[in-house]
Amino acid sequence: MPDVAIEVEGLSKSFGGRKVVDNLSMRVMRGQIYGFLGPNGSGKTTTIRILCGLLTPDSGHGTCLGMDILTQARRIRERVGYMTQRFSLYQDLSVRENLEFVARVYGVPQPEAAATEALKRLGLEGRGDQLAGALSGGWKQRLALGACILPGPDLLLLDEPTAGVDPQARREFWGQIHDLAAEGLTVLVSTHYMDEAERCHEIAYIAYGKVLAQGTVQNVIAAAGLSTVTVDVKGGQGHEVGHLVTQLGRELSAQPGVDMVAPFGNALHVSGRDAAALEAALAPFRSDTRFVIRADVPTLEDVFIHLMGRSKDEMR
Ligand SMILES: Nc1ncnc2c1ncn2[C@@H]1O[C@H](COP(=O)(O)OP(=O)(O)OP(=O)(O)O)[C@@H](O)[C@H]1O
Repeated sequence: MPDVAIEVEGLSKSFGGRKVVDNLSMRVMRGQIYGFLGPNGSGKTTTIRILCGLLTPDSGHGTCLGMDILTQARRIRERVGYMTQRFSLYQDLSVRENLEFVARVYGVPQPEAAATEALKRLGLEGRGDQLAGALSGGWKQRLALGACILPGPDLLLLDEPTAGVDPQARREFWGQIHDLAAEGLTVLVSTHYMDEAERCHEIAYIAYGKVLAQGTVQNVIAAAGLSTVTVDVKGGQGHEVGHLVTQLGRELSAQPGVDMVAPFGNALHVSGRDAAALEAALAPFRSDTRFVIRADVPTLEDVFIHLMGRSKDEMR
């Protein structure tokens, strides 16, 4: 098994003359959890489908699990577990029946024993007889993951696996993903949740089909070169403070040097790429006792919103 699980270069794909994946290159090491982030419609699903040989790119080349994505698509698919955005198991079969069915379709030896093993591994033992359709969102995702890993793949492609799932179920799901990665499984996962991005070994931020940032979370934050301050708004009661927050946000947004303003309760996160220009914009407010301005570290969310704004400007 090669140490590099995915290595692709210059992938492009258009639909109806519109480029949805644009010169995309990436590399994922075996046993890594690699996160795909980016706005809706930015080409994440299309890229995932190219990687597992379900779609052919218009240009570009590369390997997945050491096999050529252009010529060995069928063999790649045999080694990949793909969890799509839609629940694709049978709602009117029980949890156990679904797992046994998947085991049979994939030719897993002793399907019944394999299903029992999967139930155990996923903490689904007590739910074997329950209809899949009656499971809550979190349990459905767990079952879908179980079905994906049952044939023993080397790579998991998870397309927004936890969308709409509550925080505790998401946390448990991520615990399982980490356990699987520790066993040597490579995981490529798309998500819109920042906390999940932070749980990946590496991430790629994709917008309009292009990779705008790639690397560890720390690298991505540092590479954005953002300066961020938090302005705590004091004084006044209830909605008065809220009004002041909104007003200050508007004034700051209009200043050169301020790229982004976001309210968090009675505070504002203010970011910009030019630290001196950002400070110049804030200077007039420093003497106002209603505002406490302190340097802060940019969050991944600050960085993503900033990248999204920039890519929108570039598209205009
Ligand atoms: N088979 C297809 N035919 C035509 N257009 C398509 C096809 N598949 C995807 N698209 C379009 O390509 C664009 C990228 O879609 P894709 O599903 O890859 O984005 P995404 O980043 O996964 O989005 P989301 O976060 O919403 O899942 C979208 O505008 C989508 O409508």
